[in-house]
Amino acid sequence: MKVLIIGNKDRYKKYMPDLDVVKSIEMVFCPRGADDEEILKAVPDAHAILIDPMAKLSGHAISNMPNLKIIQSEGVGYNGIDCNAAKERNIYVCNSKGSNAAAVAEQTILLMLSLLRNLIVGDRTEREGNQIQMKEKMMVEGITELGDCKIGLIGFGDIAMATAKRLIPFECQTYYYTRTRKSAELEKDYNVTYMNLDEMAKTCDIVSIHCPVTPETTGMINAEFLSKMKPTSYIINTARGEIVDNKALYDAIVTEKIKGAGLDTVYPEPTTKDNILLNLPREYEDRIIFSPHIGGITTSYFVRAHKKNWMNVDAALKGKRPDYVVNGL
Ligand SMILES: NC(=O)C1=CN([C@@H]2O[C@H](COP(=O)(O)OP(=O)(O)OC[C@H]3O[C@@H](n4cnc5c(N)ncnc54)[C@H](OP(=O)(O)O)[C@@H]3O)[C@@H](O)[C@H]2O)C=CC1
Ligand SMILES: O=C(O)C(=O)CO
Repeated sequence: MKVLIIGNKDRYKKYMPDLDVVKSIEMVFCPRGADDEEILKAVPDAHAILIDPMAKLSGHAISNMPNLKIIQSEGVGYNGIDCNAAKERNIYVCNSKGSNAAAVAEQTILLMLSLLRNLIVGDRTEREGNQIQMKEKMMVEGITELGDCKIGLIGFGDIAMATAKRLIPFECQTYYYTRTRKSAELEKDYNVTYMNLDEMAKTCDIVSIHCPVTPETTGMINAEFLSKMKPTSYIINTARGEIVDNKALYDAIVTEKIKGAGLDTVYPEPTTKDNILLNLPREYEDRIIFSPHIGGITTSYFVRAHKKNWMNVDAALKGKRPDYVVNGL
């Protein structure tokens, strides 16, 4: 049996679980940016694929791998995989549901606090010896505690739930929006209130995105949404860059319709220097805090996810149904 791994070889080697399946199969590695030709040349007879959540796998590649049984995303996202092509050929596409929820929730709260406390600018001005000027400026402008904020979560799956749970001790008012409302009991447990998107834009101090990128959510945070937000408010995106319209966010910041943003994910990825969001005018550039899509990638996540993912591959190779099938099979 052969497994194609589209992702970083060192990482896979480092987090290889102690399971029989990894000792009994042949592994072939391709980098995350590999195209169809490279993939098909490397291992056309692969029985399983383990794939970085940001990597692409086309219908053409899938259709030309006759032995394929399972495509396992290393993480939660699977938007680069042609799920329909896999479904047509009865190939499972699975994700690693929940594996990085705690990690992304921590990153989300880190971005919230960093924006509210102007963390990056504070560090810089301290190093420059300008403490008093910075402190006076911040005191005049006002510093908001997280506990005084209304937080709006778009999506309420594993990551948003982990975030809501961690927000409880901060004593914020937390709201959520999904297409399907949760039960009253669950809302009580997570201390959240259901709110539609329009109300969320108008009333929340921080709107944090936790839904997948789909045709419906692409560009969901657009000029219309941002125009309803308060001038003191922030957007956090740890989901996928495509959900936010870059130009609309740029405009909203420079026209002071919103205060700023915390972005772990930016479209296109990897970010390049010419991205409009990296080119705000000097006086606005500190309004965005970036992190390099590291929200989900803690050591605990890798240990947890790789074990789960290899067990899934093992199940599919043995003809059993794997967990967390996402392509409707
Ligand atoms: N930064 C990082 O490192 C990471 C980023 N991610 C990203 O975060 C996303 C969320 O992850 P996770 O919480 O684990 O996923 P889940 O599948 O657990 O939750 C997704 C949530 O999004 C909601 N949703 C789907 N479509 C819409 C819509 N059109 N409008 C509003 N809500 C919607 C779903 O509810 P309903 O269907 O009822 O609407 C559900 O509550 C992933 O898809 C991935 O892109 C994930 C892991 C790491
Ligand atoms: O799990 C995911 O979808 C990620 O983006 C991890 O980086």
